[in-house]
Amino acid sequence: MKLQFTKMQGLGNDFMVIDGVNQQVRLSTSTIRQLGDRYFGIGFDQLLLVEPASRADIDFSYRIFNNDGGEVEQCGNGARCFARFVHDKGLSLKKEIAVETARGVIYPRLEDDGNVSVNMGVPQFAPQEIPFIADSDLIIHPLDIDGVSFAISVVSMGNPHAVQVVADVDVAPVASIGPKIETHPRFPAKVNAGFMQIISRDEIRLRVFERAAGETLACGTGACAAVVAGIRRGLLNPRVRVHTHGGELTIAWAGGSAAVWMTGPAVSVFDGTINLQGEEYAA
Ligand SMILES: N[C@@H](CCC[C@H](N)C(=O)O)C(=O)O
Repeated sequence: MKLQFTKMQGLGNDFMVIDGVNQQVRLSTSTIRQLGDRYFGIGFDQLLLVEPASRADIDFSYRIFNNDGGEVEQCGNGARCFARFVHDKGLSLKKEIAVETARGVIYPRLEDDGNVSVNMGVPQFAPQEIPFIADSDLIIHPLDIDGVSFAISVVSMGNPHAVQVVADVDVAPVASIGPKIETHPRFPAKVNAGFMQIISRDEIRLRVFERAAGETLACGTGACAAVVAGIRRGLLNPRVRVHTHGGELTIAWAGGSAAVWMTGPAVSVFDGTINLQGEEYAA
């Protein structure tokens, strides 16, 4: 059976996007892992599956898989690519759509300048929402790694994030400490580890060691989580430019129960077709 897909990227965070509205798609964990392999497959950080919504007031359902085959709750750069995909492929003529994810509804909007803005929902901080093992709901938690205490803020943007402030992201221990935070026993579902350098109250630099995917060129939910953490710590203004290795995002949050807004690019790279065998199919 043949499966059509589009390769997309948002700030270099790259995706295999599949239309599951017009194709019947069933992919096993091991097939997703194989497709995600940059040498033996197509190569991507996440696979995004567009499916019909389960309710009349929602336009689509959005499923996200890391390149290890595991399904996750949310993906910010993917949300912008999702909106660009459904529009460019004629699945929706709307400029603003409602999309259900594993953890709530998000609202992407195509802007006239080509960017996509997304209402990413309200951030959560309670330890059980992350999930994070802690006695109390603090803005900064000490996290012990090999006898060294790291000051982290925990944020759920649907998916879990641990954010720390560093002096210089270029020399931050992303590769060595990132995996230790990701798999720390106080994060039962693992976590995305963000390293944020504050440039000014309106501008940060950010690197994220993503859960399962490793360090990516950018992480949209990581950018939302970092800005929210910085605002809660009193370090940032409500609207912040986030510089990543893959480019720039704007994140806005008014605090409290306000939703986080993310604005940035979403780009199609190429369309392709693959053959699937056995139990996997697209029809
Ligand atoms: N790249 C994404 C986040 C993808 C999921 C993440 N690795 C997780 O496991 O939660 C983004 O742009 O937000």
